[in-house]
Amino acid sequence: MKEITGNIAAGQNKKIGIVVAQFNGVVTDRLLEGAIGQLHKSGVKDDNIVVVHVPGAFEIARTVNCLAKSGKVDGIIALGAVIRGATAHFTYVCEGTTAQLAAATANGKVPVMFGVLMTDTVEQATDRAGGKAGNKGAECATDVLEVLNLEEQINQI
Ligand SMILES: Nc1c(NC[C@H](O)[C@H](O)[C@H](O)CO)[nH]c(=O)[nH]c1=O
Ligand SMILES: CC(=O)[C@@H](O)COP(=O)(O)O
Repeated sequence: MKEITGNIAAGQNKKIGIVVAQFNGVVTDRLLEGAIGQLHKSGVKDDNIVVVHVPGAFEIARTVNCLAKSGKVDGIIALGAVIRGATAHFTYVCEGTTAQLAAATANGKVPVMFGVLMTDTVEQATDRAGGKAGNKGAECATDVLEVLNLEEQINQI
């Protein structure tokens, strides 16, 4: 029986794209810092990281698809912070963004990590952007390297 688990430490030569929403930038800046810092810790060279800033979460998927089709990156991290307001807009931004990114990672050329926070309060978001609940950006950094390595192993079966 062959069992495959991705090796995060094998990220030295990987090219990673990060698409980050500017909306709620106080939170998304922290997510970005976490992602970049973890990529560096995992051996990804700074020259092999490209960061694309988009207006809001709803714009992330289109840019992810554009970056994936470019062939310039091996994997992508999508970062954002959608925080509930007074109207139904939250629901539709979350639903649309989630559906589009799920399709992008399932059907696209490269794996896409879902680092878009969707919270009821600012506190919940800050807790997950370097606070007491960790940093979703850093989590996505290790996740993308793990997925890339396991897919390499699959291709060598
Ligand atoms: N309310 C939030 C938004 N709203 C903006 C949308 O994402 C989009 O940019 C706009 O509707 C134009 O298409 N975006 C977030 O990232 N976070 C929010 O809390
Ligand atoms: C997630 C949103 O779009 C939301 O922050 C917008 O706030 P509101 O629903 O009060 O317009």
